[in-house]
Amino acid sequence: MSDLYLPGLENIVASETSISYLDVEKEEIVIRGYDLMELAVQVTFLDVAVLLLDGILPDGGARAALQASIISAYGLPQNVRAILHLLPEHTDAMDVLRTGISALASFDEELDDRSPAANRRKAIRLLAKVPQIVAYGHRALTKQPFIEPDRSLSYTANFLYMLTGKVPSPLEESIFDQSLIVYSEHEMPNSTFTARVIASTQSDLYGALVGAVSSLKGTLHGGANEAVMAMLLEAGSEEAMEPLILSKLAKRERIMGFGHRVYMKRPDPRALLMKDALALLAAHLNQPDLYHMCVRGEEVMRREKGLHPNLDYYAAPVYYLLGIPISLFTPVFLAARTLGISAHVMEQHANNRLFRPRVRYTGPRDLHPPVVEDDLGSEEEEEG
Ligand SMILES: CC(=O)SCCNC(=O)CCNC(=O)[C@H](O)C(C)(C)COP(=O)(O)OP(=O)(O)OC[C@H]1O[C@@H](n2cnc3c(N)ncnc32)[C@H](O)[C@@H]1OP(=O)(O)O
Ligand SMILES: O=C([O-])CC(=O)C(=O)O
Repeated sequence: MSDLYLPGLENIVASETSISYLDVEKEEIVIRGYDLMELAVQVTFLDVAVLLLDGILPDGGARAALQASIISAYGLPQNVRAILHLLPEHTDAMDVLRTGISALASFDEELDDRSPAANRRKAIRLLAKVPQIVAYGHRALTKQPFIEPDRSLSYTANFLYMLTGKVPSPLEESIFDQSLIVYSEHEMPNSTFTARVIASTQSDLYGALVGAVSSLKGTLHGGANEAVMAMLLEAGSEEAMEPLILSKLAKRERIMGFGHRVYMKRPDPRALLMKDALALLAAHLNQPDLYHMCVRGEEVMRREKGLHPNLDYYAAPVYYLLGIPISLFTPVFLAARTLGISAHVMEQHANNRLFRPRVRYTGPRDLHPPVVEDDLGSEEEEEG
């Protein structure tokens, strides 16, 4: 047995994959051979879906076929809707999503078919339905009427429409689409690792995704985008950013949206893309404040800690300006990441080796339970 132990499995290679790779030296996020940043500005989320699931970028026909399959899978079973309505009002939106995906699993007739073709069909159904669980769950909890999907809109425009109740402008649609692309896949973060570990027992795609939802909820991972927005709202102005960050640092608190296990003290390329998107959106809406606040925060963190923003730092204000409720920022991240996670589960099922690591034991040895007197035995002896 190897004696190598690194807390948090930092820098340990846990899997082989042909899906994606963070080339930190070259500042490139490789997605099946392409640079994620180039994909984000040149193709759509549905193109990236075909790329991740099938390994190739689609032509017009393949893109239209995927769009048609997704649209035909829109709709949530009545019983799943009923379950979401039963949840108490205070339920966290990520817990709503966890429950919704878990309930949906029972309605998928191919749940336990792990063949590549069945897994692909399930991934497409999930791409169609997860955004609806996000939107429907929120409206069920807040007692608002549900917005049914509009099949005349693109996948991305419809998702945003169900979240906000407003058909987005072309710029809003394009920025939201870019955000879904940059959130769609990122090599081996905690949530994807969780999903692969679950899939490695030959468990199903839905179960793996449910595990990933729980992982992504935490503020050290996907939950950071909501925490960033809370910090920006707490500051409320550009001038207040510096004292707020300094006071949090003085209390040794983490500043949400900064730092990254793999990028460490280097920039996250996705954050740069979302920063540009924020500048565009802020100018389009004539609401420049959040952009200036974020830039100030970025300067303070670079000066104080040498840390750069990660994707969540700039995605949060972008989602806020798009009108997405704050409690749905992390569920939207998961909806996009459903794509990458599905690709990873398919890859794990296709070439499986059960994950079962060992430990470095630090507890005591050679203890023995105290010997207890056998009362029954002694009574019997007395009677005899
Ligand atoms: C899309 C995503 O999921 S990206 C991640 C989103 N999460 C966040 O933004 C939460 C805030 N960030 C963090 O907590 C961390 O940077 C993590 C969890 C993302 C990565 O953490 P790790 O790789 O474990 O880094 P680690 O905890 O070892 O930090 C290294 C140093 O940077 C500091 N540091 C790292 N991130 C931060 C931060 N956000 N605020 C303040 N200090 C930080 C640590 O205190 C530590 O400093 P020290 O060496 O003086 O003790
Ligand atoms: O890679 C990570 O550890 C976290 C992250 O940025 C992501 O999941 O997008």
